[in-house]
Amino acid sequence: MIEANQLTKRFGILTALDQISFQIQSGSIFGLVGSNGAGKSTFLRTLAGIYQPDGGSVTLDGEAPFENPGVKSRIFFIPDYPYFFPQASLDSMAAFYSRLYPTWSRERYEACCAMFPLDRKMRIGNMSKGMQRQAALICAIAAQPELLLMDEIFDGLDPVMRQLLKRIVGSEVADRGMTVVIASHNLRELEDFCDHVGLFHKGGVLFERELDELKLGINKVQAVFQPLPGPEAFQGLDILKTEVRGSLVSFVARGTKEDILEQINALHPVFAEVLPLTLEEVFISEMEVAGYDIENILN
Ligand SMILES: Nc1ncnc2c1ncn2[C@@H]1O[C@H](COP(=O)(O)OP(=O)(O)OP(=O)(O)O)[C@@H](O)[C@H]1O
Repeated sequence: MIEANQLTKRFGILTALDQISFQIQSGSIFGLVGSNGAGKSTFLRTLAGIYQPDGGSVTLDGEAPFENPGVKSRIFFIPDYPYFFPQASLDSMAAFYSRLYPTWSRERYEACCAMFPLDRKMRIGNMSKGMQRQAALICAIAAQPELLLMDEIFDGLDPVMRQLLKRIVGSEVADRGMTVVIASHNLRELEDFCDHVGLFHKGGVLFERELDELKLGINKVQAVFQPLPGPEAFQGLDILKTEVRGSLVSFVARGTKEDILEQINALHPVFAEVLPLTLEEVFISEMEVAGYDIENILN
């Protein structure tokens, strides 16, 4: 389990992580979302053992990663700009990582090389941004870490490669119980990949929740009434946002699809449908309720 406890990281007078506390269960795929400068990369770098916390702690199974080679050999970090040695090819980076990670698998390396269309002898520095990310991912999978950290990995990968990444990483999670923490602005990519998400904002974690719980517990309703009932008819529903246009009522409400439909149908609408929200819509609703200016948080 990963546990952040009052974790604080400062750069001079700037507090990049401000006493954050939350947990990530082993074997989960946890998405970090939030605006530019929210602290996502700083959290990943601190968890990877690159930065030393200025206060509080972050631990993997109770052990702090900073200056701890034992813990670091269980973690693989793919930063937003993956680092490779100058002149290195994929094969020479693989040779380097095979010495660093006791869990390195030559077999997994060969299998991954066969899946990605990369020239393993080519200088990585001459590869495109997306190809460099593929090279980093191949090394990460072959290292067979307990914890894989990825910063904006979808950025620069084409749609086919994004799906391949999700499939390979997903099977590592299913087969070996690997834990994944991924920072991304791309809520659509996270939506069908993560099981938990945490929203970072100005160095804090606004909330973290299971994705299913988050998505199933909130729904969008469209209903046509003739005549339109008064507001008191909807009082039994936990409505977050309403819009009325003529006889069409649209609202976002907390609750299961079945419960909401039952209550709406009792009002005898001409037509009613309940639709699930996208992850982006869920965040927007939750944040508006919490009184935050969502446009400035997610963009
Ligand atoms: N090495 C550093 N030195 C000084 N300030 C830093 C350093 N790294 C990050 N910061 C600052 O810490 C804050 C958090 O940055 P961080 O990179 O963690 O945000 P982020 O959520 O990953 O943003 P983005 O979505 O833009 O990648 C920012 O204000 C940033 O300028």
